[in-house]
Amino acid sequence: MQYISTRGDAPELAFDDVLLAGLAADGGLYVPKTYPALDRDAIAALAGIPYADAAARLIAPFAAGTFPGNVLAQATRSAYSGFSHASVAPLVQIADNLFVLELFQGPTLAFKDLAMQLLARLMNHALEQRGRGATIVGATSGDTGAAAIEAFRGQDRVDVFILYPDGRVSDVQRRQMTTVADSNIHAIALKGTFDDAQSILKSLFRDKEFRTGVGLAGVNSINWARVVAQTVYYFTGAVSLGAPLRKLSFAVPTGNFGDVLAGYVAKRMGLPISRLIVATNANDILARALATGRYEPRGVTPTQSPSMDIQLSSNFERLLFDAMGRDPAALRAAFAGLDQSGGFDIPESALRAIREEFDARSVSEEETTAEIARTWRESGYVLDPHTATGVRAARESLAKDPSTPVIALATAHPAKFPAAIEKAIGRAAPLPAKMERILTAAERYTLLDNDEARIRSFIAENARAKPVGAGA
Ligand SMILES: Cc1ncc(COP(=O)(O)O)c(C=O)c1O
Ligand SMILES: N[C@@H](CCOP(=O)(O)O)C(=O)O
Repeated sequence: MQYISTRGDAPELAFDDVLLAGLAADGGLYVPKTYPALDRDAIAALAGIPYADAAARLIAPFAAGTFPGNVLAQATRSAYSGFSHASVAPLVQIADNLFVLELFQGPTLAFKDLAMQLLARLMNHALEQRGRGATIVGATSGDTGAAAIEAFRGQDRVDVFILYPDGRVSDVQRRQMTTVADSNIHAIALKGTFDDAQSILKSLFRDKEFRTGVGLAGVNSINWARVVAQTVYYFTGAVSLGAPLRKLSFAVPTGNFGDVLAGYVAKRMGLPISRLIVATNANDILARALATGRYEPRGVTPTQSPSMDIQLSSNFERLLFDAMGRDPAALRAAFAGLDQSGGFDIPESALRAIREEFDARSVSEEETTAEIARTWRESGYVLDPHTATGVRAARESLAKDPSTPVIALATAHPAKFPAAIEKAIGRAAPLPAKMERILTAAERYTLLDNDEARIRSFIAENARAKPVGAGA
């Protein structure tokens, strides 16, 4: 399986090189040349097998020719062995035809663990084989950073630098990142937004000298391996509700568009998904884009679902690439419009293609609080505020089409956002006992201006792993 850049001007790479490359050298995102297809028997055969084995089966065609089957199987087993629930991503029914898929059973209580635990193992294997190290730089609005730090802490081959927007993540999220003592971990509080952090990250990737000099690698959903690992729970969730014989929809709390893109990829691979329902908070660029056809960021509004406080949804580029007939020149022109005039119009045919598969709904702060309260009242289940946006959008979909079940992705544990939960139901959800130490442990982080040059020099000064060879 070979991978190409959405911008059309970077070398084609194999899976292991894509894994280490992060952003393509031309500033684009890597996508597979074709999506592997699974027939109905292969999908049905996923029923009842351990999550780790389903992951190894589903990821194998993407990794063909790079990671042998036994290495992949070992990596998935090890990655999911530390999850709190035996089924890794359990499904819970909260109303008629409405289910939540709990993706927060991993070590940092958010869906990011499902991909990150595996990514760390695969990256280590690839680095070991090359006899080199890497410098991982990540941008986070709260959860990717914690998951990456947990997955890579204490490892010899990698240094990890995580940029998070100062004052714009929850206390639990911040403490997950800043109370880790391992010397290969560097939490950077950026005086800016997540979008600023992601823009600096992409710019560092475009700087060839820096990229090759420090062996830059990425763990955001820029990295195709993240997206692939996230397709797995769409399959396991759907199969446990009767797929491929039964069609269903997914409601996905969305920010950087990685998670819902994974659903789109699962559908391309053959999973019968009816609708992919994009739920946003007040940062509603995706809902506006689908409604009006204009992709145009506005300033970021802080909300009680901070991990979705994102305007520039990186992975929307991958969807647009497909919707525009995989024409890199047209895609480059669209993104030039974004740089030059602050937005672009999605071509009519592409918009039609996107609307055929996706719905989008922006959920207000009041609606989010009301949804947490309603679900608690009616089913005794506590939603985190991100998941609540998805459940709210799911209920609207069910009102229109009550016979198609909807799975809402539960992307974080409610204990990560105690203020939002307390406001909605009058009491906070407790942190699991094993995590209580972060509430009192000493914090370690560096506060830096929203200044690319300063970030670059901080990383260069502190990067410990010195790569022998250049990156991609
Ligand atoms: C808890 C939570 N929910 C939803 C999202 C949005 O996911 P994505 O950025 O993949 O759209 C994030 C951030 O990624 C998150 O941390
Ligand atoms: N919501 C994310 C933002 C980064 O998204 P990613 O999926 O591209 O890593 C976060 O919590 O950090």
